[in-house]
Amino acid sequence: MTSLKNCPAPAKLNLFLHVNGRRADGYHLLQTVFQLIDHGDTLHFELRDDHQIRRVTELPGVPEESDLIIRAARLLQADVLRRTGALPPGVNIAIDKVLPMGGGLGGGSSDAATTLMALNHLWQAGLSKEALMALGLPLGADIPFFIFGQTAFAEGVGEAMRPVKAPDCWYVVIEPGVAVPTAAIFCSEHLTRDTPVVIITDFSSHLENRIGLKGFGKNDLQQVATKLFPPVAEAIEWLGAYGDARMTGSGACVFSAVATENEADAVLAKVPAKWKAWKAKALDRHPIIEKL
Ligand SMILES: C[C@@](CO)(OP(=O)(O)O)[C@H](O)COP(=O)(O)OP(=O)(O)OC[C@H]1O[C@@H](n2ccc(N)nc2=O)[C@H](O)[C@@H]1O
Ligand SMILES: Nc1ncnc2c1ncn2[C@@H]1O[C@H](COP(=O)(O)OP(=O)(O)O)[C@@H](O)[C@H]1O
Repeated sequence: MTSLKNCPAPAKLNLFLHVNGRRADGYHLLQTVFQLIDHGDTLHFELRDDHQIRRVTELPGVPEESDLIIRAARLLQADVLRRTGALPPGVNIAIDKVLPMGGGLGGGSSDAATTLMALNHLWQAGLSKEALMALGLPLGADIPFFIFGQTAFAEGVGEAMRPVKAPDCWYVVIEPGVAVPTAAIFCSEHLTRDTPVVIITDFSSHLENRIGLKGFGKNDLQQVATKLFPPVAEAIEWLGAYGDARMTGSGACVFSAVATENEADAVLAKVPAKWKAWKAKALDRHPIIEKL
């Protein structure tokens, strides 16, 4: 096999996100549900005759060298070299970028995770899922989740994950048109870091009954982000008229769950023209699994 086309890099929504504390190294201890949705970027991989790793699509604001896709590919290339003593073939990577940057949808992390999974396959590198997750973690806290590949409850800094069956529903997502830098939210002096840890005993049924449409928990990053970025607050207020509306991750995107696609269409029809908005279906599993 010399190419892998149309590899999905789906977005995630944080159905709730609790900040429970801070580690000595400054990283925050979280509890969250990562919900996979059927909306995202698409990547295409084509092997080269040399050993170069190249991005063949322009991504405004992200130079090739700092792109998480390229950095992920280089990490895997170095790992293969270390283990086998030989460099794998080079690769051209094209991307259809759909997800907004700094949107809290995990776009960059999902692109990197798809790159690691696709190249592990194309290069026949043989890394286990756990090894790929560990390789990706230093590049971004959300990367292990996308490689884990299932809607999941996560704890710690996001590395301890258990699959969860979230409600089979649709989401309306609004892009408020601002990019929120994750680090600025986490280092705010106004961030609360003391939400009590939720102890889950009956895992399979407990969460299914409590998250999703009923809006379990809250997003502790939302208060800080809405103060710094008023368009996020405005979008939450507008969408709040149709259900429980909240921010995903560190923002900026805002979502609300609805039971059916028709309900999603009805809300979308009313979204003010100044915002980009779309619908997405809840997914249990990463769609790349069917391709590899
Ligand atoms: C908040 C979350 C929730 O899903 O998502 P996003 O909104 O960014 O998608 C993630 O935990 C973010 O993941 P990611 O965007 O990959 O963040 P990273 O690049 O790893 O970290 C950016 C910065 O955020 C802070 N950070 C991140 C994660 C964490 N648990 N504690 C932190 O304090 C650190 O200052 C770090 O330098
Ligand atoms: N392939 C990529 N796609 C998106 N962002 C990238 C990529 N590579 C590097 N980045 C950088 O990562 C930052 C965070 O992007 P992203 O993951 O989309 O946001 P978020 O973590 O809020 O969902 C961007 O502002 C950009 O500078």
